[in-house]
Amino acid sequence: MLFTKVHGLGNDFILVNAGIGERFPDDYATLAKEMCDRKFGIGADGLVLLLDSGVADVRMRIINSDGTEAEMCGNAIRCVAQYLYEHNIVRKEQIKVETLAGIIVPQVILKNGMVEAIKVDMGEPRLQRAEIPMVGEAGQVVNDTLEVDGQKFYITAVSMGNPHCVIFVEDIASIPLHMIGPRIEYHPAFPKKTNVEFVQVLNPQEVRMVVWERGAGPTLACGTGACAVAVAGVLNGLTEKKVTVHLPGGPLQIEWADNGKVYMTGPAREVFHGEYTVYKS
Ligand SMILES: N[C@H](CCC[C@H](N)C(=O)O)C(=O)O
Repeated sequence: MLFTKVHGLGNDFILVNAGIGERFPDDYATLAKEMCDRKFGIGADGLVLLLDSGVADVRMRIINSDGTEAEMCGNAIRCVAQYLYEHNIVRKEQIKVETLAGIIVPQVILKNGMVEAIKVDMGEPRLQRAEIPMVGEAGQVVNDTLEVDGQKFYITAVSMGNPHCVIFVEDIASIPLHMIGPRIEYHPAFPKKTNVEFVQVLNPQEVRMVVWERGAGPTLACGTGACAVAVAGVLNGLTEKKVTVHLPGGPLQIEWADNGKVYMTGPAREVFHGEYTVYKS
C-alpha cells in the first residue's frame, strides 16, 4: 500500500490516497494502530484516508494512533489540501473536504506556484450538547469546574467537530501533562472522551499551549485544539479574536471572525513516500 508521510507543525500523519482504489483491509482501527506504531510500523499520530465523496472534492477520514476515528483534524486537513493541489489531484485553490464534522474548506496560499501555507475555514465552533454535556442549553460554551483526582480545574469545553477541554493556567511548564492529560481525556464528563489543552496567555494576541490529544496522547501540535483555545480565550475575555497560538511544534494563526467562523492558517509538510506491507493479520 502506497502512502505519503506528512505533518503539520510536527503533528504527523500517514496519508493513504484510497480514492485511487487502493485495496486494503477496511478494519481501519487495526490498520491505524499497526501503521502508526513508532516501533513496529511507520510511526505517526494518525492515519488519514482520502476517499471519494459524493458531496465534496474528497472525503477525509482521520483515525487516531489508538484506532479511534475523529470527526476532524486541523493539521491533517492542511496537509491534505497541499497534497491534493501539488499532486494535481484537485488542482483548485479552495478545496472542499467532507469530514464527520461537515464540509471543511481549506484554501492553499501559493508562492511561485507552490503551496506556502494553507488557510482553513474550520466552520463555527459546534457546541452541540450531545458532544459536550457541559455546553449550555442554548449551545453557548459553558465554563465549569472539573474535579480530577481531588484537584479542581476551571475548564472551557469547546467543540470544533471534535471535543476540546481548554484550561487556562499561569505557567504551562508546571503542568504534569502525561499524568493529568489521560485523566481528563477519559473523564466521565466527556462521553466521547476529549482532547485536552492547557494554555498560558502571553498577551491578548498571543498564547502558548500544550495538548494531550484524544486517541493520540501528547502531540507537537493540534489544529482543532488551537481553534478551540482561540474561541475559549475570547469567551473568557483573555484574548482578541485574532491570536497567534504557539504550540510545541510551532505557531498557528487563528481568527474567530465576525461571521462566526474560525479560520486557521499554517504550514504543511510532505516528508516522504513509501510502500507499506499490510500484515496478513
Ligand atoms: N486526536 C483528535 C483528532 C486529531 C486532531 C488534531 N491532530 C488536529 O490537528 O486537529 C481527536 O480525536 O479529536
